[in-house]
Amino acid sequence: MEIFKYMEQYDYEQLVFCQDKESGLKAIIAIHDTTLGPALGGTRMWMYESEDAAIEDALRLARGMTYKNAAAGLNLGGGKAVIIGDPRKDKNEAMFRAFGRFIQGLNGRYITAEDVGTTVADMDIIYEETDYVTGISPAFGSSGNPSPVTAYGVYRGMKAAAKEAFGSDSLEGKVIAVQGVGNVAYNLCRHLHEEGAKLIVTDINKEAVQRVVEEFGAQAVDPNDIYGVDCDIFAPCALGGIINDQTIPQLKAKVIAGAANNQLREARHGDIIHEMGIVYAPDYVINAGGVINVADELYGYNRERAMKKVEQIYNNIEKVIEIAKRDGIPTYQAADRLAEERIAKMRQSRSQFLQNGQHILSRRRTR
Ligand SMILES: NC(=O)C1=CN([C@@H]2O[C@H](COP(=O)(O)OP(=O)(O)OC[C@H]3O[C@@H](n4cnc5c(N)ncnc54)[C@H](O)[C@@H]3O)[C@@H](O)[C@H]2O)C=CC1
Ligand SMILES: CC(C)CC(=O)C(=O)O
Repeated sequence: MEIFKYMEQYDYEQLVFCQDKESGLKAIIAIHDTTLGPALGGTRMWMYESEDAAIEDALRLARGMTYKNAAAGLNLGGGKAVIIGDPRKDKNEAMFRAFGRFIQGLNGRYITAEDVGTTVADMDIIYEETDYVTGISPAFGSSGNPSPVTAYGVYRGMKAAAKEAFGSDSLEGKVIAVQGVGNVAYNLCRHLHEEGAKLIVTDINKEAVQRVVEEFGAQAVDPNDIYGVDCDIFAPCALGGIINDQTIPQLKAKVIAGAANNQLREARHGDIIHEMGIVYAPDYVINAGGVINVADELYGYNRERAMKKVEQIYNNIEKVIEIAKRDGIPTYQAADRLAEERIAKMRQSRSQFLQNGQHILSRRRTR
């Protein structure tokens, strides 16, 4: 991978490699854009097939966070970290403490939180070494696990997308295919079940599937069969890149609305589903609930205030659909336009600030 070429192409600010032999830490922190403020985004722990795959994931996810934070109206830039390893076997306290020290070394340019493979307990360890971590335990006066809040935001955004596709935002009786029923999607399934939706689910983890089958009466299918099931809404809630040349021809859904980051393998796949008449709720707009929730910690966490903002994901999806219709473009482009316009506006007035975003951090609780 030609790293500088890639960074230049998408205008990345910084890529940091962190290594600690004792604990086995191999981590990459990618900072995409800090125009709006310090870069906030979670840390993913994953067994990557290669170092290039880990770098690419960190970079793609970091850029997604720039757009997510901007579109959600947060005064935060975009960044993300990945730790290379198996979250079930390779974690240890020293690893997360070492990682925390690397984050501290960035002096607030990057603030972390949970993502796939990391937990509140991991964030609590990082907090031993740095203040630049969110999603830590409620015992510290913080917001805890962001996943249920992300799920609520996805639920709200899905309703807005359903209104566009079906003329009503009610999900009662709708058949919803959910790919991946982990932390976010388990909670999403609960909301959908409570509203009377019928669930078809899949996961490579059989226990996770069993739980939603038992608790919410979901029907289970094999992972490869989820794309082609007869359904109204497809909710990708596992990993990225699953809207692609192989899966698109199988899709029967009228709406795609799920939690996964980077759902479109390439931008052109967003054009194809648009031409097919599918209402696509752009991933980084619909799944912003978690980051909205953890970002509130920077002001002294207030759940009511955070949840009010998460509710707004419904309106944000409506706004994106409106821009798409107005400008005759697919929704993924409309979302980019919304985010880019906000960043461009702030870039113009940036000369008025001395320390980019530091004002936010100075409001943070003191230990
Ligand atoms: N946790 C959060 O607050 C947020 C999560 N996201 C994104 O949402 C997605 C899900 O996140 P979490 O629920 O936290 O992760 P998770 O790891 O708890 O759940 C993901 C689930 O997907 C399953 N899975 C993986 N590959 C699969 C495949 N090929 N087919 C079927 N199932 C598969 C896993 O076994 C797991 O149960 C990720 O893309 C994450 O980046 C986005 C915003 C916030
Ligand atoms: C999980 C969140 C707290 C932040 C994040 O990394 C995301 O939204 O993808």
